[in-house]
Amino acid sequence: MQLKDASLLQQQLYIDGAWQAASDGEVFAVTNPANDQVLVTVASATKADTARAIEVAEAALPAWRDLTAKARSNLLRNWYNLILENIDDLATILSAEQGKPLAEAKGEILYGASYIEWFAEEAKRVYGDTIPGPAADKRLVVIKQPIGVVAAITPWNFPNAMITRKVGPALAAGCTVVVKPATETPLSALALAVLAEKAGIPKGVINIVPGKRSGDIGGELTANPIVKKLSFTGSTRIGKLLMAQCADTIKKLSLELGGNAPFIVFDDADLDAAVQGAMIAKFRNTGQTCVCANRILVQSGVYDAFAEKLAAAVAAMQVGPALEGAFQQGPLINQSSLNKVKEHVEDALGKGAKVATGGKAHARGGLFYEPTVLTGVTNDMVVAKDETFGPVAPLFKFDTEADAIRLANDTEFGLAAYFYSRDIGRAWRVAEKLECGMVGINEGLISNEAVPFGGIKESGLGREGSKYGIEEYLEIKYMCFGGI
Ligand SMILES: NC(=O)C1=CN([C@@H]2O[C@H](COP(=O)(O)OP(=O)(O)OC[C@H]3O[C@@H](n4cnc5c(N)ncnc54)[C@H](OP(=O)(O)O)[C@@H]3O)[C@@H](O)[C@H]2O)C=CC1
Ligand SMILES: O=C(O)CCCC(=O)O
Repeated sequence: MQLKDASLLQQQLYIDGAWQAASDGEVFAVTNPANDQVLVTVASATKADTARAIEVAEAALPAWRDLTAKARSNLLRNWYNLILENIDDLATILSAEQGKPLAEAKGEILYGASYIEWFAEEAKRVYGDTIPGPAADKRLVVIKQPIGVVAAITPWNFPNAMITRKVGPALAAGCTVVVKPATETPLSALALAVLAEKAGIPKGVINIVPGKRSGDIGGELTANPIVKKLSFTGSTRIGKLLMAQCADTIKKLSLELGGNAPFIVFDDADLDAAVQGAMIAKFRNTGQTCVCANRILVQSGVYDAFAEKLAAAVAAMQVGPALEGAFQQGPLINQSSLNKVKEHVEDALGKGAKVATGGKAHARGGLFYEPTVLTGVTNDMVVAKDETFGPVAPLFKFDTEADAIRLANDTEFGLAAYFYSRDIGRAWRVAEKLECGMVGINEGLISNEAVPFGGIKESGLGREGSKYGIEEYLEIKYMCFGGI
């Protein structure tokens, strides 16, 4: 890996502003999913290391909380500027450990940085309220205060942006943090810490504890009473486990979990726009995002035409290792992800679906899979219920608007949904009836720092980004002044 600034590639825990080995000396290997080669080994935090990081974050809290909002904002702005100055190195590190194409990795660095910039601005806008009350001799006031020490557990699919989307608002609010990045992708997290330190963010405010013993680290983050808030992005299974573990100490929770997003194409859609939207909504990050279209529902009148256009666009995508060319699709993150993709496709084909393009492991071997379009997909197939998290577009057929809504909502998940229609009445009706936190209407890319990202049902709790995102890191205090 060629970097302009080699100091961005760190291999140790970052606690109290110091780089250190794990207390028992354990390390784990970080590999490049494009070729299975070990990039580096990284210190693997223990439960004791995690407990120490939490204590350090607690010690750093009073001074950080007591800075003016403007001072915290300026430090966040410094961090944002440094991230942009180092975009090439950060993207290289990200692509190397995660596999996404370099252009997409640069896009993620900009996207991740946008949360730091946004919350640098929001830090100064944490307003309270005065309430006209029922008694003449009382004055009722509401203020907002930082919740305290925050734990963040983040996934491998966005190794940079899922950290900045949590740490940005936490720091802006006046909280300190302990971050546990995914085992597959700790290097982007550690590089962010290098830049945070350079930006002047005081020691102890951000602590990073990568480690392969995620149960031990997560156990400490959820049981330790010093931690007042957990923000997690990952699978619904682990989200439920962490929620249960947080019950004993009644921590505030943000959970951004799995999805099963429907992408609906109505007969009156602009088909070329719908194909373009589906390419983004389905194949961004090689199909590995929680907002990826998982089920493409196409009305019968345009089914064949849409399938043909989508298959042609998908077949034209280039697949390959991020650091070796300008590809549009990378490898899956690991063997179990690849196995899941294969199982979903085999199950669908076994039950009568047909391959329009792709449908098998890519000739490059390793963790590469051909971008795939399946037709004739029905609700009894595994792809209808389970998040594939890979480059497979299954096309379901429906007849009426009511059928589309029923099918779309027939899932325990409720994160994102998309639909294409040129009928304004239908656009309002369908958008209101879809059971989810976010809807793309004639749009396949809905994420940005200014909007509330999050889901309902088993897709999670809380919102990230936007003016709402900082509220997750604040407590409300009501004060009653009597005897006026
Ligand atoms: N909502 C989303 O964006 C994401 C959804 N997913 C979905 O989940 C599936 C599985 O992906 P996977 O990576 O296994 O997701 P996980 O939920 O297992 O991992 C997400 C994060 O949680 C950590 N973690 C895992 N187990 C524990 C634990 N017991 N206590 C504390 N932290 C823990 C992981 O650490 P470690 O890496 O060390 O295991 C990682 O940092 C995907 O195929 C996809 O369907 C996955 C990632 C993101
Ligand atoms: O959980 C994910 O998949 C990451 C969020 C994707 C996005 O921000 O668009």
